[in-house]
Amino acid sequence: MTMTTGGIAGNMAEAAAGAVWTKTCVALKRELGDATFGSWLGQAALRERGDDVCLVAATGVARDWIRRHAWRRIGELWAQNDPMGRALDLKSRMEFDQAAPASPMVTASGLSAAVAVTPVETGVTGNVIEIEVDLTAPRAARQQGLQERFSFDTFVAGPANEFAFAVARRVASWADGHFNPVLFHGPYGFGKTHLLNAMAWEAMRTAPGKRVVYLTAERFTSTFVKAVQDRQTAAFKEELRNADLLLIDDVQFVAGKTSTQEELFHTLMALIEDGRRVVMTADRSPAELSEMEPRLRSHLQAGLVCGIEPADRTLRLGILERKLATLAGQGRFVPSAKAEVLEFLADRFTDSVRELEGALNTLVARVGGEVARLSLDEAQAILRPNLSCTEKRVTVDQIQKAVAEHYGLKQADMISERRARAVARPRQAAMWIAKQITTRSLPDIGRRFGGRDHTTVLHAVRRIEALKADDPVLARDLDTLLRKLRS
Ligand SMILES: Nc1ncnc2c1ncn2[C@@H]1O[C@H](COP(=O)(O)OP(=O)(O)OP(=O)(O)O)[C@@H](O)[C@H]1O
Repeated sequence: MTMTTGGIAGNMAEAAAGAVWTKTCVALKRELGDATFGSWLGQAALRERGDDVCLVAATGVARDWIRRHAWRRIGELWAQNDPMGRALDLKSRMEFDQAAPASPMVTASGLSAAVAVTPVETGVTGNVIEIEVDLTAPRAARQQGLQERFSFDTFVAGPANEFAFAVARRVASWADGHFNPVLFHGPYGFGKTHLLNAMAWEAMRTAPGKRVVYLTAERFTSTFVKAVQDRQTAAFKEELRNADLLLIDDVQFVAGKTSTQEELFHTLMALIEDGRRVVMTADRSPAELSEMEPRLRSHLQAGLVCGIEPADRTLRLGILERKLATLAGQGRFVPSAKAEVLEFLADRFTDSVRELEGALNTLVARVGGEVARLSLDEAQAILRPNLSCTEKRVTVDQIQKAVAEHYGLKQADMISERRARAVARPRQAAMWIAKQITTRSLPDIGRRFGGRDHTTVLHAVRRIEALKADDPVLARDLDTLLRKLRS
């Protein structure tokens, strides 16, 4: 939507709103300074719907900042400048768009940039002032899956992902870089989409005039197929090749799809030759993308290939704390939980951060602010349905086999009397795992480990608990084993 002031006689009301906003911006820019204004209000747009006038912030975060730091002043300036005395509302793009009728803005190929806006023009020269040129409408950002909660601020970094995090920040800041394309790869649920979304938001915030396109490989495929059917491939190519930064999520999806791979390959080549940035994610390394066309695969490898590892225990705890703070902010309660509860979540939900978050959400949904007082037993009782499906599947026998194999032992060592540490420690680890992911009681586990007493099992569980806090190798071994057994 383009809103103009002056020069368009047929749309006086719109022009007047634009003129009021322009005057308001001139004063705001002077008072806040260029940098602050540009960061928080630079992408805000004035929208009219019927008689209502709304300032639409690019994100929920920007909306909250404006509300806290500038809204009162905006209200004063607006009231001073608006002869019609209209009320001005404030919403994020997503909120505004949710209430919007279907956007008429569909581009020729049906594909559009997530958000490509020119900043608010606040100059007083020129009698036609562009408030916003939104090539896509915010609805498109949502349709393409850009999520506001996936920002750099909400991403927790640790050894498993800090290189990827640093690379993502650098690319999103439009810093000069030698690596193009960048490929992030890692197992599902460990933050690839989060990182890509955060890059899109940050890149748009730091360079509002640049064109940032985010899409999943699935959407790339379906849009390409439709463009071929509709004989619109030229428009499709044009849309993508105009991107300053192209972000493609889950690129493994195109593997095995001959013409889509071909198109993606040519898109990459065109963008890279033109000095445009390309970032992609995949669920495995290029070398493992066996169904991918070799030429495309080699181009994925040609830039920077950056692995994201499964989050380790410390990172899982960090993520839990950050999520708890966010949930507490939304529910207005104190962000705290007992360490034993957080540790239990971090140890039990290792398969992906998605499941870890899900477990915390379940607790907060059930008890709200009382989560701070929740005991381990109560938390386990609430989460029992989440755990039971995994518990039923894994047997002590499978655990013993997996642990023995991991440490290069025989299953018989798990039940033997051998006390050498090389055997005793894996045996204790196996007991600990059995306690974590089966419903067996301590005596029952003891019986399956060569008829040992339940106090031996309890000692093993406590010993492993204590050791893994200080021994990253053991913690990683346990993570790997838990994931393997549950998968
Ligand atoms: N390091 C992290 N900090 C904060 N949240 C995270 C982190 N890693 C993952 N998450 C959260 O975990 C959830 C899953 O992450 P995401 O969707 O980005 O995973 P993914 O690797 O793209 O998985 P998939 O391959 O299934 O798409 C999201 O809610 C995301 O916010």
